[in-house]
Amino acid sequence: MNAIEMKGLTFSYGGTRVLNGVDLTVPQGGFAALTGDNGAGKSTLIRILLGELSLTGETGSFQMLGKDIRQFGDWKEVGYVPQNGMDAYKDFPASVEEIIQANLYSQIGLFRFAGKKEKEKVTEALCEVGMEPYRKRLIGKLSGGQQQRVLLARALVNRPHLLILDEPTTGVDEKNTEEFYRLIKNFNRDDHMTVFMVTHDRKRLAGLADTIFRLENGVMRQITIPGEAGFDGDI
Ligand SMILES: Nc1ncnc2c1ncn2[C@@H]1O[C@H](COP(=O)(O)OP(=O)(O)OP(=O)(O)O)[C@@H](O)[C@H]1O
Repeated sequence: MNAIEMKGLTFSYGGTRVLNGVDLTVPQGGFAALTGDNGAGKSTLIRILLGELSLTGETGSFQMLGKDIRQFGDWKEVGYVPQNGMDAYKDFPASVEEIIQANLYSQIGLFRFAGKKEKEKVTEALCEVGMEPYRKRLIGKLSGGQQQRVLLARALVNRPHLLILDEPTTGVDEKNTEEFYRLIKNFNRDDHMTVFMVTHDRKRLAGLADTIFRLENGVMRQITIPGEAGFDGDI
C-alpha cells in the first residue's frame, strides 16, 4: 500500500489553477522531500494532504493510507509539523506538556483531564525528542529549535503512520537542524514512519530522503538524488 497516491490531481483557487495534474506516489515507509520555487503550490499540496482544502469539482484521484481522501477520517494516523512558528508562540500561554496533550483530545475527550495513560504518552513523545526536562516550560520561552522538537513530539504522540513536515527547520540554527533531521530519519528508519517533507534545504537532502520531488508549473517532477548517477544539480 502507498501512503500517498495522487494521480492527475488538479486544484484551483477560484478560477486560478495551482495544481495541474499532480502525480505523486510515496510508498509506506518511504521518505520523500518536496522542493519548488515560492508560489509553486507546496503549501497548497500540504493543505490538501491535511484535508483542509475541498477537492469538490477537481479532477484526478488521491488516496491516503489506502483510502480515498474524500472518505478519509483517521487523522490520528497523520502527524503534522508546521513551519517554525517562533513569533506565533511568543506569548502563547501554554506549556510544552499542554501543547502535546491537546493533540490527544480525540482520546481524552473534551471534558476529561488527561489520565495516567495519556500522561505516559506525552512523556514518551517528549523523551523521544529530548525535551522531557522542558515539559512545564511555556512554549514561547523556548528557542526555535526546541519549539520544533516540541511540535515534532506533538505530531508523534499519536504514533502516526504518515508524518508531514512543512519547512520544519526554517530559522533554526545548523546544529539544531542537523539534530532535527537525525530524529526524523530515525523515526523513518526504525519505526517505518512514512515522511513527506517540504524543504528548501537542498544540501541536506542527500542521505536523508529516498525520493525528491519538485513542483513546477503545477506538475510534479521526480528528481535524481544528489550523489546518484544522473544528478544534474537541479533541486
Ligand atoms: N487562499 C488562497 N487563495 C488564492 N490563492 C492562493 C491562496 N493560497 C495560495 N494561493 C496562491 O496559490 C499559489 C501557490 O501558493 P502556495 O502557498 O501553495 O505556494 P508555495 O509553494 O507554498 O510557496 P512558498 O514557498 O512561498 O511558501 C500562489 O500563486 C499563491 O498566491
